[in-house]
Amino acid sequence: MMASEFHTPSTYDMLSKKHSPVFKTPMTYSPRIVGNKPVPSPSRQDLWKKELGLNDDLEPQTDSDENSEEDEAEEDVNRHISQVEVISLQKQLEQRNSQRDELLLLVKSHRDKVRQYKSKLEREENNKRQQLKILKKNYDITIQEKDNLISNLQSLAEEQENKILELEQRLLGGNHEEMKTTGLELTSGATRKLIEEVKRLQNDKFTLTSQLSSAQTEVRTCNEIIQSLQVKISKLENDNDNLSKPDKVQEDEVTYPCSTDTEKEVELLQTERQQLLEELVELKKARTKEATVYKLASHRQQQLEDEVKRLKQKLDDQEKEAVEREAAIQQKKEKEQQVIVLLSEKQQNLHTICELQAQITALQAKEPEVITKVKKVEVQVESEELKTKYAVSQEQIQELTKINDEVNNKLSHAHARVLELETQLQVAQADFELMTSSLQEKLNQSHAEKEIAIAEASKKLQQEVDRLRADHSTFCQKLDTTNNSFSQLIESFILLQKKANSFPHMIKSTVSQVKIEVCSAIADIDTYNQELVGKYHREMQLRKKYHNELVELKGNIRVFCRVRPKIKEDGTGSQADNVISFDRDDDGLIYVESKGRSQTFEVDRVFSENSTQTEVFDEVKSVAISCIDGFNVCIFAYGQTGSGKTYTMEGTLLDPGINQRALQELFHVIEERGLDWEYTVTVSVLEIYNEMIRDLLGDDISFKMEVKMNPEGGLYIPGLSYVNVASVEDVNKVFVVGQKNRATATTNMNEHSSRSHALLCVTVTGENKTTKTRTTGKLNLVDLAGSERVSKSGADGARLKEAQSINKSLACLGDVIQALRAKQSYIPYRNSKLTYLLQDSLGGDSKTLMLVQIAPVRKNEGETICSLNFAQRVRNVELGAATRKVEKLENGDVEVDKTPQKSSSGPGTPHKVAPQRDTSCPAISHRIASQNLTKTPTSSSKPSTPQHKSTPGWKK
Ligand SMILES: Nc1ncnc2c1ncn2[C@@H]1O[C@H](COP(=O)(O)OP(=O)(O)OP(=O)(O)O)[C@@H](O)[C@H]1O
Repeated sequence: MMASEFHTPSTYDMLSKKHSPVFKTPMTYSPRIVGNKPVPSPSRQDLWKKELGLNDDLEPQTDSDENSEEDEAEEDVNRHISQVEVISLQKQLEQRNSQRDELLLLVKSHRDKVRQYKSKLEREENNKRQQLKILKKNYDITIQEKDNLISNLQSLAEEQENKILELEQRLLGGNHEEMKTTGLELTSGATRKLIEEVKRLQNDKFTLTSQLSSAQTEVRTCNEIIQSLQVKISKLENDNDNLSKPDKVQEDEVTYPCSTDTEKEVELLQTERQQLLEELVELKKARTKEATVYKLASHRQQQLEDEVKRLKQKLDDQEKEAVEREAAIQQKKEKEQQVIVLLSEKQQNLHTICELQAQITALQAKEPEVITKVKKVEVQVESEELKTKYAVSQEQIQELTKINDEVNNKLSHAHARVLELETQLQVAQADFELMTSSLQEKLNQSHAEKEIAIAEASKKLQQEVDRLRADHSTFCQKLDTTNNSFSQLIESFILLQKKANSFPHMIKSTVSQVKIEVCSAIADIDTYNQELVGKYHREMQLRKKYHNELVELKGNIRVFCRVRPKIKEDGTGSQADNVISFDRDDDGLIYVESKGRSQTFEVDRVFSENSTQTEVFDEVKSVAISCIDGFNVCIFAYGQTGSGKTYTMEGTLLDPGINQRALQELFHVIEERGLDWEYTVTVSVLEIYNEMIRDLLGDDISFKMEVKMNPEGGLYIPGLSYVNVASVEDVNKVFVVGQKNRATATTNMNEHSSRSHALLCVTVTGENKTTKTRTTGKLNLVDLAGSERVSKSGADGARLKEAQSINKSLACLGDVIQALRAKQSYIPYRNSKLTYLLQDSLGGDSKTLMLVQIAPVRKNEGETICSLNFAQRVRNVELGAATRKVEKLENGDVEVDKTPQKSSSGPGTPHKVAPQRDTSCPAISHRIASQNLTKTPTSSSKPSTPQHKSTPGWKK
């Protein structure tokens, strides 16, 4: 869009052709005319020279002279001006150059603007032209429509006029007289109305025509405006063309302008721009004017169309009315015709009568003539001839008489007929008069009826109007009241809406407030609950503590229950459903769901399936460790096969059970007790199978051991091996030996273990160097055989014997417990090897803890309930307070401490020393086993260090 666009070859060539002979140098601007010859503008150099006073001659010269003169001037300048002046001139030149550049830029920008304006103008013009075209088209269409309408209206009006004229002619024409005679003249009112209507129509037509002419004038004005606009547009177009030409010239010239030329050009362009702007404004004004005119014209057109529609409607109505009236007139005319026909008939009758009367009078006139003729004939009869003539005449007379008679007859007839006709006429006249009068009467009557009807109708209408008015007023009143109530309703509705809008916020705030309140209440309740729960737990702990103390005081057997988790042997289906549940707050309660109801059992502590070996041992620990203080302790696991007895007592390699943990703890406490105490720990491992006691650390497993009563008191098993152990490792080795011996004695270890009672007997002897006292305590850890009812197993042979043995020993255990509960004087310990062996631990002065193991699934539900029932019974057994066995080493007295004992006293616990009485573990004959374990003949002997390491498990 640069200058190149304007350098179209044709224009450029044309211009260059035009200017080339005149302007040799490109420094020149538009040609100036000097006389007839165009001369160049003074160059910038000339101007400088003039300014500096170097060259006064600015007159144009020929091309050949110019160069030489310039050279001379240059030489003069070089001669006259100093170096400083040259520099200043150069500076000025530079300034001028920069100014020129700026001006050039300005000119370019102006030119761009001009181009933009031009394009804008062109666009505007195009738009305008199109709009004008559309306008013209619309006007043409409108005018056409109007013309059509007007012609239609004119034809309609003419038609109407003709009709009216016709009607007028008919009304005022030939029948007028007859109508007058018949008395059936049309009422002048209708005619008047018609005439008035016609007049009104004519007036309408006149107004319409005047409106049409005014519309036409408007259209003409519009056309004139359009024409003037078109003229303007063409003028503008011309201007545009004119403008575009000098632009191009300027562009060509401006390539190398001098400063003065540029300024001029700028000025010129600015004026052009100003002009263009003004024209643009004018055009805009004209457009707005056009738009207003168009609006007015369209408005007027609309008005006219409405008017035409209205008039058309009116004409239609009038046409209908005219048709109706014509029909009425036609009817009346028909009636007139009938009357006229009647009258003509009567006139004919009258005519005939008149004719007859004339004939009669003529005949009457002929009568004397005939008589004279007859007289003459009578006179002439005397002659023969006359006589014949007379006879002829006579005959003629006779004939004439006959004729006369006939005529007379006819006359009389005619008279009669005349009379008759006269009467008929009279009758007809009378009838006519009667009819006329009756018609008149009827007409009057109908008029009167019409008047009455109109009056009634108007009355009714009036009444109706009144009623309607009344209705309207009541309706208005109602409307007012309704409006009032409606506005009230709206007000209340708005209020309600506001309320409804605020309702969610209200609800929100209320809800949040309530929430806060509820939250705070809940928090309060929560804290209160927490406090309560805390209190409850504290109370529970206290209760437990007191209970434990009471249990210890009473010497009750403590009962724990442990539920094993589900294992794959439990299977699937309903039989594998869980039937065990626990109390959230009381860890001594357990619920078993059986036969649709839940049975509650209370024990000292319940361990769920999630309880760990550590948790279990933590509870057992205090009792187990008390052996270190000289107590006899018995911990035995009771429960059906597979309920987890072995797991609890022995545990696994990675997670050991009570046995190993108890011994670990023992060694830990012994270590803690320091140098004051010297302890000896010996262990013996045995089993009771089929009512036979086997020493699992002995050389001969099959050797039947017997429980004997020591004459000094207490029980002992002659020949039972005791191994001294000093560490957990030693214990593990002992377990391994026991395990090994047990496994060699049986074919199926698992089955065997279920059917035998495994016992780990730990004897702890401690000597206090300071107090010179010795304590001896015994810890029996028993893993009983499976407690399931034997009858169910359906066993026979060896199995039956096994079952019977287990049954017997467990039944004996039950009996002993029963006897102890009943505080019987005789306790049947000796009925089984188990009870006999555990006599020390099940009664009297020992601490007993039973761990009831149960399975959680439905299929074991019966056995579970049996085990828990047994546990309940055991729990109520009072053994009496446990006692410590303390010996005074100096005099060998044994003191039995009867004071209530708490759990293991821990390191450094002071021990009461009493005179010694040997109630420690029975004297056991010892045999050195082949497993490199040191077997001690007495409990006091130091245990040797076991030689081989083994896993802790020894039962399985
Ligand atoms: N608390 C427990 N956690 C994980 N597994 C257990 C638990 N109690 C028992 N078991 C698993 O249950 C199965 C049976 O346990 P266990 O052999 O100890 O029963 P038992 O009563 O000693 O049987 P038996 O009378 O035949 O000797 C074992 O596989 C054991 O690992």
